[in-house]
Amino acid sequence: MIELKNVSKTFPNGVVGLNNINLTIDQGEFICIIGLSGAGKSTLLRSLNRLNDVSEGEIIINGESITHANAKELRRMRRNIGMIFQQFNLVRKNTVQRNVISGRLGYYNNWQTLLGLFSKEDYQRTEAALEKVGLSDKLKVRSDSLSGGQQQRVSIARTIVQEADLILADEPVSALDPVTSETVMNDFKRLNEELKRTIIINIHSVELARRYASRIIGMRNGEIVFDGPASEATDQKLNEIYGKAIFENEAQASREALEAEIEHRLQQDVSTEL
Ligand SMILES: Nc1ncnc2c1ncn2[C@@H]1O[C@H](COP(=O)(O)OP(=O)(O)OP(=O)(O)O)[C@@H](O)[C@H]1O
Repeated sequence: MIELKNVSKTFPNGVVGLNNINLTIDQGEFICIIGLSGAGKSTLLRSLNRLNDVSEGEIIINGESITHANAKELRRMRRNIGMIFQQFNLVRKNTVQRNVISGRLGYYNNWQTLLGLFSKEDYQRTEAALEKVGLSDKLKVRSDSLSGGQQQRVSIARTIVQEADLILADEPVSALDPVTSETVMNDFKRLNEELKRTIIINIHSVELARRYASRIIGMRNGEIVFDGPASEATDQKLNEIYGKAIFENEAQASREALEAEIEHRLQQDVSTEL
Protein backbone atom coordinates (compact mmCIF):
# COMPACT_ATOMS: atom_id res chain seq x y z
CA MET A 1 0.00 0.00 0.00
CA ILE A 2 1.16 3.53 -0.79
CA GLU A 3 0.13 6.50 1.33
CA LEU A 4 0.76 10.14 0.55
CA LYS A 5 0.16 12.41 3.51
CA ASN A 6 -0.05 16.16 2.90
CA VAL A 7 2.58 15.97 0.20
CA SER A 8 3.72 19.21 -1.42
CA LYS A 9 6.59 19.94 -3.75
CA THR A 10 7.93 23.39 -4.47
CA PHE A 11 10.84 23.54 -6.91
CA PRO A 12 13.85 25.76 -6.10
CA ASN A 13 12.58 28.34 -8.61
CA GLY A 14 9.36 28.67 -6.58
CA VAL A 15 7.09 26.71 -8.94
CA VAL A 16 4.61 24.56 -7.02
CA GLY A 17 4.58 21.06 -8.54
CA LEU A 18 2.36 19.42 -5.92
CA ASN A 19 0.01 21.07 -3.50
CA ASN A 20 -1.06 19.09 -0.44
CA ILE A 21 -1.70 15.69 -1.97
CA ASN A 22 -3.40 13.02 0.12
CA LEU A 23 -3.74 9.64 -1.50
CA THR A 24 -3.94 5.94 -0.69
CA ILE A 25 -3.15 3.32 -3.31
CA ASP A 26 -3.71 -0.37 -2.64
CA GLN A 27 -1.58 -3.23 -3.91
CA GLY A 28 -2.83 -4.47 -7.29
CA GLU A 29 -4.50 -1.27 -8.47
CA PHE A 30 -4.20 -0.12 -12.09
CA ILE A 31 -4.15 3.65 -12.02
CA CYS A 32 -3.84 6.17 -14.82
CA ILE A 33 -2.98 9.76 -13.94
CA ILE A 34 -4.30 12.29 -16.39
CA GLY A 35 -4.22 16.07 -16.68
CA LEU A 36 -2.91 18.88 -18.82
CA SER A 37 0.78 19.43 -19.40
CA GLY A 38 2.28 20.94 -16.27
CA ALA A 39 -0.50 19.61 -14.00
CA GLY A 40 2.02 17.77 -11.82
CA LYS A 41 1.72 14.19 -13.08
CA SER A 42 5.45 13.56 -13.48
CA THR A 43 6.25 15.32 -10.23
CA LEU A 44 3.82 13.03 -8.44
CA LEU A 45 5.14 9.87 -10.09
CA ARG A 46 8.77 10.78 -9.52
CA SER A 47 8.05 11.53 -5.88
CA LEU A 48 6.90 7.96 -5.35
CA ASN A 49 10.39 6.53 -5.90
CA ARG A 50 12.08 9.70 -4.68
CA LEU A 51 13.52 10.78 -7.98
CA ASN A 52 12.01 13.99 -6.62
CA ASP A 53 12.31 14.85 -2.96
CA VAL A 54 9.10 16.30 -1.60
CA SER A 55 9.16 19.63 0.24
CA GLU A 56 6.46 18.79 2.76
CA GLY A 57 4.55 15.75 3.94
CA GLU A 58 5.46 12.10 3.74
CA ILE A 59 5.18 9.13 1.38
CA ILE A 60 4.86 5.71 2.98
CA ILE A 61 5.21 2.51 0.98
CA ASN A 62 4.21 -0.77 2.61
CA GLY A 63 4.49 0.84 6.02
CA GLU A 64 7.96 2.35 5.43
CA SER A 65 8.64 6.02 4.86
CA ILE A 66 10.47 6.53 1.56
CA THR A 67 10.64 10.23 2.39
CA HIS A 68 12.83 9.61 5.42
CA ALA A 69 14.69 6.54 4.17
CA ASN A 70 18.49 6.65 4.37
CA ALA A 71 20.62 5.69 1.34
CA LYS A 72 20.66 1.98 2.16
CA GLU A 73 16.94 1.83 2.90
CA LEU A 74 16.19 3.80 -0.25
CA ARG A 75 18.15 1.36 -2.39
CA ARG A 76 16.23 -1.56 -0.87
CA MET A 77 12.86 0.16 -1.29
CA ARG A 78 13.63 1.10 -4.90
CA ARG A 79 14.30 -2.53 -5.70
CA ASN A 80 10.57 -2.98 -5.31
CA ILE A 81 9.69 -0.09 -7.64
CA GLY A 82 10.06 -0.41 -11.41
CA MET A 83 10.22 2.71 -13.55
CA ILE A 84 9.36 3.00 -17.21
CA PHE A 85 10.05 6.14 -19.21
CA GLN A 86 8.70 7.60 -22.41
CA GLN A 87 12.04 7.11 -24.19
CA PHE A 88 12.52 3.53 -22.90
CA ASN A 89 15.87 4.22 -21.14
CA LEU A 90 17.68 1.19 -22.51
CA VAL A 91 21.42 1.02 -23.10
CA ARG A 92 21.01 1.15 -26.84
CA LYS A 93 24.18 -0.69 -27.85
CA ASN A 94 23.59 -3.53 -25.40
CA THR A 95 21.68 -6.68 -26.26
CA VAL A 96 18.10 -7.12 -25.19
CA GLN A 97 19.28 -9.80 -22.76
CA ARG A 98 21.76 -7.42 -21.14
CA ASN A 99 19.16 -4.68 -20.77
CA VAL A 100 16.57 -6.99 -19.27
CA ILE A 101 18.92 -8.72 -16.85
CA SER A 102 20.07 -5.31 -15.58
CA GLY A 103 16.72 -5.25 -13.75
CA ARG A 104 18.44 -7.61 -11.29
CA LEU A 105 21.24 -5.16 -10.43
CA GLY A 106 19.55 -4.10 -7.20
CA TYR A 107 20.06 -7.66 -5.92
CA TYR A 108 23.85 -7.64 -6.35
CA ASN A 109 26.67 -5.80 -4.62
CA ASN A 110 28.99 -3.42 -6.44
CA TRP A 111 31.79 -5.80 -7.36
CA GLN A 112 29.36 -8.41 -8.67
CA THR A 113 27.74 -5.68 -10.75
CA LEU A 114 31.08 -4.53 -12.12
CA LEU A 115 31.98 -8.03 -13.18
CA GLY A 116 28.52 -8.65 -14.61
CA LEU A 117 28.17 -11.83 -12.59
CA PHE A 118 24.54 -12.76 -12.99
CA SER A 119 23.25 -16.12 -11.80
CA LYS A 120 21.82 -18.86 -13.96
CA GLU A 121 18.40 -18.16 -12.40
CA ASP A 122 18.62 -14.56 -13.52
CA TYR A 123 19.30 -15.61 -17.10
CA GLN A 124 16.26 -17.87 -16.85
CA ARG A 125 14.18 -15.02 -15.41
CA THR A 126 15.27 -12.88 -18.34
CA GLU A 127 14.12 -15.44 -20.88
CA ALA A 128 10.81 -15.94 -19.09
CA ALA A 129 10.19 -12.18 -18.95
CA LEU A 130 10.91 -11.80 -22.67
CA GLU A 131 8.48 -14.60 -23.38
CA LYS A 132 5.83 -12.74 -21.38
CA VAL A 133 6.15 -9.68 -23.61
CA GLY A 134 6.41 -11.71 -26.82
CA LEU A 135 10.08 -11.00 -27.56
CA SER A 136 11.75 -14.37 -26.98
CA ASP A 137 13.38 -14.27 -30.40
CA LYS A 138 15.10 -10.93 -29.65
CA LEU A 139 17.26 -12.14 -26.75
CA LYS A 140 20.64 -11.62 -28.45
CA VAL A 141 19.64 -8.70 -30.63
CA ARG A 142 21.07 -5.20 -30.11
CA SER A 143 18.44 -3.05 -28.44
CA ASP A 144 18.71 -0.15 -30.88
CA SER A 145 17.73 -2.40 -33.75
CA LEU A 146 14.24 -2.80 -32.28
CA SER A 147 11.18 -0.68 -32.99
CA GLY A 148 10.02 1.82 -30.36
CA GLY A 149 7.23 -0.50 -29.25
CA GLN A 150 9.60 -3.42 -28.91
CA GLN A 151 12.05 -1.28 -26.91
CA GLN A 152 9.27 -0.29 -24.54
CA ARG A 153 8.37 -3.96 -24.12
CA VAL A 154 12.02 -4.70 -23.30
CA SER A 155 11.85 -2.08 -20.55
CA ILE A 156 8.67 -3.74 -19.27
CA ALA A 157 10.49 -7.10 -19.27
CA ARG A 158 13.23 -5.44 -17.22
CA THR A 159 10.71 -4.53 -14.50
CA ILE A 160 9.42 -8.13 -14.57
CA VAL A 161 12.87 -9.54 -13.76
CA GLN A 162 13.28 -6.83 -11.15
CA GLU A 163 10.25 -8.41 -9.46
CA ALA A 164 9.04 -4.98 -8.44
CA ASP A 165 5.56 -4.95 -6.94
CA LEU A 166 5.02 -1.36 -8.01
CA ILE A 167 5.49 -0.17 -11.57
CA LEU A 168 5.59 3.53 -12.37
CA ALA A 169 5.35 4.52 -16.02
CA ASP A 170 5.82 8.11 -17.14
CA GLU A 171 4.13 8.63 -20.52
CA PRO A 172 5.05 5.11 -21.69
CA VAL A 173 3.08 5.26 -24.93
CA SER A 174 3.52 8.90 -25.93
CA ALA A 175 6.24 8.06 -28.45
CA LEU A 176 4.33 5.13 -29.97
CA ASP A 177 1.73 4.79 -32.70
CA PRO A 178 -1.83 3.89 -31.67
CA VAL A 179 -1.61 0.17 -32.47
CA THR A 180 1.71 -0.28 -30.65
CA SER A 181 0.34 1.76 -27.73
CA GLU A 182 -2.44 -0.80 -27.34
CA THR A 183 0.11 -3.64 -27.33
CA VAL A 184 2.12 -1.95 -24.59
CA MET A 185 -0.99 -1.11 -22.56
CA ASN A 186 -1.96 -4.78 -22.82
CA ASP A 187 1.46 -5.73 -21.41
CA PHE A 188 0.72 -3.52 -18.41
CA LYS A 189 -2.70 -5.12 -18.09
CA ARG A 190 -1.13 -8.59 -18.04
CA LEU A 191 1.42 -7.52 -15.44
CA ASN A 192 -1.45 -6.25 -13.34
CA GLU A 193 -3.79 -9.20 -13.76
CA GLU A 194 -1.37 -12.12 -13.92
CA LEU A 195 1.50 -10.92 -11.73
CA LYS A 196 -0.65 -8.70 -9.45
CA ARG A 197 1.68 -5.71 -9.88
CA THR A 198 0.45 -2.26 -8.91
CA ILE A 199 0.57 -0.10 -12.03
CA ILE A 200 0.62 3.71 -12.04
CA ILE A 201 0.79 5.33 -15.47
CA ASN A 202 0.96 8.98 -16.46
CA ILE A 203 -0.86 9.25 -19.72
CA HIS A 204 -2.09 11.92 -22.07
CA SER A 205 -4.65 9.73 -23.80
CA VAL A 206 -7.88 9.95 -21.84
CA GLU A 207 -9.31 7.23 -24.05
CA LEU A 208 -6.60 4.72 -23.11
CA ALA A 209 -6.89 5.72 -19.45
CA ARG A 210 -10.60 5.07 -19.50
CA ARG A 211 -10.22 1.69 -21.15
CA TYR A 212 -7.30 0.27 -19.19
CA ALA A 213 -7.32 1.80 -15.72
CA SER A 214 -9.49 0.63 -12.88
CA ARG A 215 -8.95 3.99 -11.21
CA ILE A 216 -8.27 7.39 -12.71
CA ILE A 217 -6.59 10.27 -10.91
CA GLY A 218 -7.06 13.66 -12.53
CA MET A 219 -4.62 16.45 -11.72
CA ARG A 220 -4.74 20.18 -12.23
CA ASN A 221 -2.30 22.79 -10.95
CA GLY A 222 -0.56 20.34 -8.63
CA GLU A 223 -3.79 19.16 -7.04
CA ILE A 224 -5.99 16.09 -7.38
CA VAL A 225 -9.28 17.19 -8.89
CA PHE A 226 -10.66 13.74 -9.69
CA ASP A 227 -10.09 10.36 -8.09
CA GLY A 228 -12.40 7.48 -8.85
CA PRO A 229 -13.18 4.44 -10.94
CA ALA A 230 -12.75 4.83 -14.68
CA SER A 231 -16.51 4.38 -15.05
CA GLU A 232 -17.03 7.61 -13.11
CA ALA A 233 -14.62 9.63 -15.26
CA THR A 234 -17.51 11.06 -17.23
CA ASP A 235 -17.14 13.72 -19.90
CA GLN A 236 -18.31 16.29 -17.38
CA LYS A 237 -15.64 15.25 -14.85
CA LEU A 238 -12.97 15.31 -17.54
CA ASN A 239 -14.14 18.77 -18.48
CA GLU A 240 -13.36 19.85 -14.93
CA ILE A 241 -9.87 18.33 -15.15
CA TYR A 242 -9.01 19.87 -18.48
CA GLY A 243 -11.12 22.97 -18.28
CA LYS A 244 -12.37 22.42 -21.79
CA ALA A 245 -13.79 19.64 -23.90
CA ILE A 246 -10.54 18.64 -25.56
CA PHE A 247 -11.06 15.04 -24.56
CA GLU A 248 -13.95 14.68 -27.01
CA ASN A 249 -11.73 15.72 -29.89
CA GLU A 250 -8.92 13.56 -28.59
CA ALA A 251 -11.10 10.46 -28.39
CA GLN A 252 -12.31 11.02 -31.95
CA ALA A 253 -8.77 11.73 -33.24
CA SER A 254 -7.41 8.71 -31.45
CA ARG A 255 -10.09 6.42 -32.92
CA GLU A 256 -9.42 7.76 -36.40
CA ALA A 257 -5.65 7.37 -36.02
CA LEU A 258 -6.10 3.81 -34.79
CA GLU A 259 -8.33 2.91 -37.73
CA ALA A 260 -5.90 4.52 -40.18
CA GLU A 261 -2.96 2.66 -38.65
CA ILE A 262 -4.74 -0.70 -38.79
CA GLU A 263 -5.74 -0.05 -42.39
CA HIS A 264 -2.15 0.93 -43.25
CA ARG A 265 -0.74 -2.20 -41.65
CA LEU A 266 -3.25 -4.48 -43.30
CA GLN A 267 -2.32 -3.01 -46.63
CA GLN A 268 1.36 -3.41 -45.98
CA ASP A 269 0.80 -6.85 -44.49
CA VAL A 270 2.99 -5.88 -41.54
CA SER A 271 1.84 -7.94 -38.62
CA THR A 272 4.86 -8.24 -36.35
CA GLU A 273 3.57 -5.85 -33.68
CA LEU A 274 -0.05 -6.99 -33.81
N1 LIG B 1 12.86 20.56 -12.10
C1 LIG B 1 11.92 21.49 -12.15
N2 LIG B 1 12.20 22.78 -11.81
C2 LIG B 1 11.25 23.73 -11.82
N3 LIG B 1 9.96 23.51 -12.16
C3 LIG B 1 9.62 22.25 -12.50
C4 LIG B 1 10.58 21.20 -12.52
N4 LIG B 1 9.93 20.05 -12.90
C5 LIG B 1 8.65 20.41 -13.12
N5 LIG B 1 8.45 21.71 -12.88
C6 LIG B 1 7.18 22.46 -12.98
O1 LIG B 1 6.24 21.82 -12.12
C7 LIG B 1 4.95 21.81 -12.73
C8 LIG B 1 4.48 20.37 -12.86
O2 LIG B 1 5.31 19.72 -13.83
P1 LIG B 1 5.15 18.19 -14.24
O3 LIG B 1 6.28 17.85 -15.14
O4 LIG B 1 4.97 17.38 -13.02
O5 LIG B 1 3.77 18.21 -15.06
P2 LIG B 1 3.13 17.07 -15.95
O6 LIG B 1 1.69 17.04 -15.61
O7 LIG B 1 3.88 15.81 -15.81
O8 LIG B 1 3.34 17.65 -17.41
P3 LIG B 1 3.63 16.87 -18.79
O9 LIG B 1 2.35 16.18 -19.13
O10 LIG B 1 3.96 17.95 -19.75
O11 LIG B 1 4.76 15.92 -18.56
C9 LIG B 1 5.11 22.52 -14.07
O12 LIG B 1 4.74 23.87 -13.86
C10 LIG B 1 6.58 22.40 -14.36
O13 LIG B 1 7.02 23.48 -15.17
